[in-house]
Order: sequence, then structure tokens, then C-alpha cells
Amino acid sequence: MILDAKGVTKVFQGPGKSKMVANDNLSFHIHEGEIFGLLGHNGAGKTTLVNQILGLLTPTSGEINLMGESVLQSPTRARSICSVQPQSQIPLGFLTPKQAVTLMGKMRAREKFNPKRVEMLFEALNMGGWANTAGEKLSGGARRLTAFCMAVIVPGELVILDEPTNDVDPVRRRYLWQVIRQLTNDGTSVILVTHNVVEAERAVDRVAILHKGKFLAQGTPSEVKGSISNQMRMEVSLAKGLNEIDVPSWALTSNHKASRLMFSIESSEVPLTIEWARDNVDKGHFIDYSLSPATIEDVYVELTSEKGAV
Ligand SMILES: Nc1ncnc2c1ncn2[C@@H]1O[C@H](COP(=O)(O)OP(=O)(O)OP(=O)(O)O)[C@@H](O)[C@H]1O
Repeated sequence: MILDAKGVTKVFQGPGKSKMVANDNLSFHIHEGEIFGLLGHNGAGKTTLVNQILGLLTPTSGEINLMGESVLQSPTRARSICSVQPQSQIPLGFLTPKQAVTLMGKMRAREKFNPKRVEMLFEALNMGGWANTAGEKLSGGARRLTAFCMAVIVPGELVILDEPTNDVDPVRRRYLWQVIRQLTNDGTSVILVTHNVVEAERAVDRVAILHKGKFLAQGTPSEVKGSISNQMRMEVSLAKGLNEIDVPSWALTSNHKASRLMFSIESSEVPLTIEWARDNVDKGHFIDYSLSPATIEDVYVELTSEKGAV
């Protein structure tokens, strides 16, 4: 096991005499070669947890062990075991991606550094065109990919990626996930911190949903989906010019984005829902509709909205 966390609690001083419980009794573990997704809204407590794994913050109570040793006892060791891609963009200044990634590689591996790995990474991510462009002239996505390469050029046993695909185009996102999978095939473990639940579902081996400092669900995507296993999701494409439609009264949760309407239902309501959808197609309200089993996103919305968040 690479990481074992038990009862991690972090309390900050809030305004006046109030307390802010950013992490509340969190227990989880990560195995070698596993991608662990940490999902949560803004302010859920993800960064606080990551900072404790890195030994940058001390838990108020609880314990985190990395490869069998307490982070509290040896925070410097924790930082050599982990490589991190932070959520905020790294200021590259005039450094080119090639220079920045090479520098990081030399710092981490010293004389063992293999410059060919920079070329391999840039090729795998189709970044060659920007390799020698000054950082300040790069697009947001190119900078994000450079930060990713800096995190994985000489990966630690645990790679922590905070929203690694923000601003990255869909094709390079796929390349990025291929690179991550290669890392995990070599035994590296990954923590993926994200709000992007749809992407996480495709990528992770196990996932935890963090909300207001607490884990609401944890397990493989199928285990987590099992918590609402009787549910189905309907996705509807609204006809042009129709921006609003009432969801059926039996819908459990709903989400409306532009011309797409999604909602979840109990599987016992499937016949009624299909009838409702067909009727709307006949009336010209819907272009099409589809029905599928619940996704992690449905679980996420259901669990977090129950607790008063959207
Ligand atoms: N040093 C601090 N002092 C007081 N409160 C803090 C401190 N750091 C974080 N918090 C609070 O703890 C809570 C969790 O913050 P955290 O940054 O861990 O959330 P997050 O899930 O990483 O959010 P985001 O997705 O926006 O990055 C928030 O309410 C935040 O305001």
C-alpha cells in the first residue's frame, strides 16, 4: 500500500472564535498502480487533504502513512515520494516547456536524469510545436501540459494531479490519460483531484466524494454507483428555440445545460418516462432522448445536493 490515511481531521481557526472543519475524520488508502479520484466542490477540503499528504499541513488529529511511514515523522520524505501538479498555473516566465521540464528532471533525478524522457513526453502529448516557446507566450492549455510534464518527468511513487486537464483540448486530454495509464502500469499511484466528475469516471480505479470536509461515498466507480443502483438517467436534447421544459414530477435530480436536459429516475419509472419522452418528441419539443444507468456524476449530484450544495 502506498498511502494509508486514518481519521484525518483538520480544523482551522475561522472568523472570531469559530472553527472551520476542513477535513472531518477521513480514512482511505491507495494501492500501488492505482488512480484514486478525489471529487468535491470548491471548498470541499481537497487541497487541505493534499497538503497534509505532502506534510505541508499538520492534521489536527489522525494519521497519514506513506509507504509505511508517518508523514508527520518525516515530511521531507513525503515530499520526495510525491510529485505534484498544482491547480494554479506555474509561472514559467521566459523558460520554455523544454527548459522547465528538463530543469525539474535534473532536480529530481540529478545525474540519473534521462533527457530522452522529455522528448518522449512531448511526443506522447503532441507538444513538440511549443517545446521551445517562451512560457509567457504559451496558451493556458500548453502551460497546463507543461506543468503536467514537470510533475511526471521523474515521477515519485505517488503523483498528485490537481485538475490536470483544465484548459487542455479534448485530443490532448486523451493523450494525457494514456501517459497517466503508462505511469500506473509501471506501479506509480495517482491521486486525481477534480470537479470534473465525467472525466474522472472514465479514468479512476477508485473514487471518494468529499463534501464539506466529509467523505460521502468511497469505492470503485461501480461500488459508488451501487449506492443509487436503482436509478437510471434520462438525457434529452431539446428542440431549437425551446430552452425550458418542466422535468417530470417523478425526477429525482435534474440538470439543465443549454439544449441538454438530464434527470435521474427510479428504474420502476422507466416505462412512464419513455412515454413522457415519446410524447414530447411527437409534439416536436425534443429532438431525441436516451436512457442509461446512473453515472458517478448522478451520484455526485444526488449526494451533494442532498446536503444543500449545488
Ligand atoms: N489556512 C486556512 N485557514 C482557514 N480556513 C482555511 C484555510 N485553508 C482552507 N480553509 C478553508 O477550508 C475549507 C476547505 O478548503 P480547501 O482549499 O481544502 O478546499 P478545496 O476542496 O481544495 O477547494 P477548491 O476546489 O476551490 O480548490 C474552505 O472552507 C477554506 O476556506
